[in-house]
Amino acid sequence: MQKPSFQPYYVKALSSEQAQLPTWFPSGHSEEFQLILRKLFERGFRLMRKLNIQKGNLSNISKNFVLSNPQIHVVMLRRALDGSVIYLARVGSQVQGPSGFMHGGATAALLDDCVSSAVLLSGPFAMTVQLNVQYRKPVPLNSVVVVEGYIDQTNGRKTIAGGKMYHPDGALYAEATLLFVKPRLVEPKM
Ligand SMILES: CCCCCCCC/C=C\CCCCCCCC(=O)SCCNC(=O)CCNC(=O)[C@H](O)C(C)(C)COP(=O)(O)OP(=O)(O)OC[C@H]1O[C@@H](n2cnc3c(N)ncnc32)[C@H](O)[C@@H]1OP(=O)(O)O
Repeated sequence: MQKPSFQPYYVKALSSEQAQLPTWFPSGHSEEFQLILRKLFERGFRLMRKLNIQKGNLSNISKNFVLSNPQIHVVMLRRALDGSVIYLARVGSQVQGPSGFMHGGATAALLDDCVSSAVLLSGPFAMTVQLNVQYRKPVPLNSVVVVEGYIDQTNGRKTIAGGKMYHPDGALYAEATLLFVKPRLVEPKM
């Protein structure tokens, strides 16, 4: 069997330590892949403990509704290769929409957040003005999801970006296209 090649990612929100993920991430694979994800999660939580970051006080880093949410544990990674951002997230039992499944608004928020991180980390401040989510499969509560956010193109103040949410085995839960706009500079009144 051919071994996958590896590319460094960075655990951005938590530390500048490097983590390892395959370059073909996250493309529907194998026990080996799931093992990597599990190790990565353990590492993320170890780091959080080491830095004394519990979900309750993650707001010290960011008051962001997704990243500080006690029901959504996020390990955030940024791919060195192209600046795309990966969130490894565990969704708790109280993010319920349909019985047993994640609320679609929470799915949208998680996608928006991950893609926004990719946009914010790659350039000037911009805000989401459009978010279009295609829901492909219901996301079970108490499960782990992999979210990927990437930039498609930037044209002046506008950036078109995309996001995908996967089961760790690669099955697609949801995908989104987003438009970001860099706010016009408001001149102070004299
Ligand atoms: C910096 C450091 C970062 C560090 C990062 C650390 C790691 C990351 C950590 C944590 C990540 C957290 C990430 C969370 C973030 C989540 C994202 C959100 O939830 S954002 C909240 C929801 N969005 C809003 O509230 C926007 C509301 N809208 C506005 O305020 C305005 O629309 C604004 C300021 C964005 C633009 O207004 P104007 O007045 O500056 O610009 P105008 O002239 O109206 O539009 C410019 C161009 O854009 C088009 N445009 C505007 N809105 C559009 C729309 N909805 N659809 C299509 N086109 C639109 C217009 O047609 C125009 O295009 P033409 O230049 O004429 O070609």
